[in-house]
Amino acid sequence: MELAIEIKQLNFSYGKQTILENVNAGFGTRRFSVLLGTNGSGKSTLFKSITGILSGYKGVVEVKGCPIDQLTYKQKARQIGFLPQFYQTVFPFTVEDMLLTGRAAFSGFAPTEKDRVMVAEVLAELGLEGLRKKRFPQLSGGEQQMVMIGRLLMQHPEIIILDEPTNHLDVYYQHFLMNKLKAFVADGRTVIAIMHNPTLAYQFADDFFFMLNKTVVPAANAAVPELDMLKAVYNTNFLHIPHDDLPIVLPVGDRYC
Ligand SMILES: Nc1ncnc2c1ncn2[C@@H]1O[C@H](COP(=O)(O)OP(=O)(O)OP(=O)(O)O)[C@@H](O)[C@H]1O
Repeated sequence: MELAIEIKQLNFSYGKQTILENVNAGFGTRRFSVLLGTNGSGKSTLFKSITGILSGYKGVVEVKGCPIDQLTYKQKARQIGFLPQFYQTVFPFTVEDMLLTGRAAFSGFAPTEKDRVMVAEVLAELGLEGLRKKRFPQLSGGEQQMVMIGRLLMQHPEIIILDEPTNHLDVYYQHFLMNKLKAFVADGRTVIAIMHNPTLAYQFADDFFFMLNKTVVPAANAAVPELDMLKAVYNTNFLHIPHDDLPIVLPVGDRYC
């Protein structure tokens, strides 16, 4: 399988605390990959390393075969769009301004007419037209999350990397977003996401990876939810309830074990 992102022998520590140890993993091009793992297991640290936000790791991260540290700022922006888990704005930007910052790598601080047309298109694509003139810091958590996803789309990257994209979203928008991500992949893009909801992950994604013991373990079989692996990762029992083609994967604690 052609790889969009390949991680080779990645190690990372915060001071004396080792977070990532000998991570080797490949995320396929035009695939929707999901990384599952417990709180504090190193998922965000991994994503920050592979998007170049964190430096100081040992090992190699390649984007379509090219070491990420050899890409220019613009090349990186064209290849990779990253939705972080947390973001804050100091300035009371409008939603339109926030979206335009997604073009910064291409248009600098002088947005073009084309960029403004893109704003309208992205807002329409996400059903957020009503927010255009609103101040970003005054939006609800879910609205902010959708705007940040819009900002990613403004960048039009080939590889979309998201840290808990369904954070703050209501159930409608969770499904809306997962459908969009699936559609991006059908359109030729690559999506790699950290998720905390196994049911959503198994209903929409193609490939599965688990953060376990400071490293990334690929699913042995992506076709069915691996309950043993989920138990090893989360230290709790899971139930798989197939409903037609839809997997429903529930944590059930000590029940049904
Ligand atoms: N800037 C930092 N400095 C020191 N330690 C950090 C820093 N950021 C994260 N850590 C620690 O590194 C570990 C991994 O954190 P990370 O954010 O990668 O976990 P995660 O798997 O993404 O968790 P969650 O699911 O809760 O978001 C945690 O123990 C965390 O406390």
